[in-house]
Amino acid sequence: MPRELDELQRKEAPAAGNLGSPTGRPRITADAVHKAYQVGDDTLEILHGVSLAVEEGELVAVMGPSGSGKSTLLYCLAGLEEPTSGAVSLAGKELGPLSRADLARMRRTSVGFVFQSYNLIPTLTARQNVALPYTLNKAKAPTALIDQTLTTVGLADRMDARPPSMSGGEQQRVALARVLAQRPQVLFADEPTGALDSRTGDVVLQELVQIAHQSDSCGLIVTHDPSVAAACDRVLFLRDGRLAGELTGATIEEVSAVLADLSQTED
Ligand SMILES: Nc1ncnc2c1ncn2[C@@H]1O[C@H](COP(=O)(O)OP(=O)(O)OP(=O)(O)O)[C@@H](O)[C@H]1O
Repeated sequence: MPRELDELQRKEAPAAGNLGSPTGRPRITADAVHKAYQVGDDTLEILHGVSLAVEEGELVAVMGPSGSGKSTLLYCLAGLEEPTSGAVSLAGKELGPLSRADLARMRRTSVGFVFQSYNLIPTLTARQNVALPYTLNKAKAPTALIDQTLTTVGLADRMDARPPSMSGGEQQRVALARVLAQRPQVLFADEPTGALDSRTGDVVLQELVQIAHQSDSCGLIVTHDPSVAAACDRVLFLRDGRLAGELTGATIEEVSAVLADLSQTED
């Protein structure tokens, strides 16, 4: 029998530290989200009724063994995949009833995504790629903020380079800069520091923490890295498409211990 992870892993948040100040106002909510994929004649049930809330000013990590459904959950929460059943709300708006156009507008204006695949436009420079969300919204791009963000992620001398001439890590940093410069209200990231050296990874992580901690913002990160998760306010653990535990204000060691436990108790 698996141990009662929930009970074991909940602990009081420390009184101080790098925590944001969640306001009690949820910005991301999932209510009994199920997701199944049809593969030939088979129905693959990936998410089995996940419910969660991420509050304003909070950065939450989602961890779990490979194949436990972390990315699928993130795509459902971000409105990129439609849950088979259940409801998702972002910034107080339920996604299900939104038209495609309204959903696209919401994603463009309020939601930032940092993906494993970078989705950069190869013919545009780094600077133009970072300005793209503004261009698409027919808004004036804040050039000083864009240059400052590219500098923050270590690309001060690569602003006019185009993706095909950049390394994988550099491309990932452009994609990150694009999200950071957008100052999104709701931030989603899938392995945001995976291809970065540890120094740049730390800088990027601090930027993500800072954005999520702004009032009116929040963030959710999928990661395999206990040090990334420990920098978040809260860690949710997924196993076989179900929430299997939660830590608040955790250390790297505490996160690693729960992960090891989850891997051992996998079916
Ligand atoms: N479009 C799809 N069609 C069919 N199966 C899918 C699809 N997308 C994901 N899956 C399956 O859903 C399961 C969960 O995948 P998901 O990528 O969400 O897991 P994960 O926890 O993020 O894994 P990892 O840590 O390895 O990235 C996997 O078995 C995967 O093969």
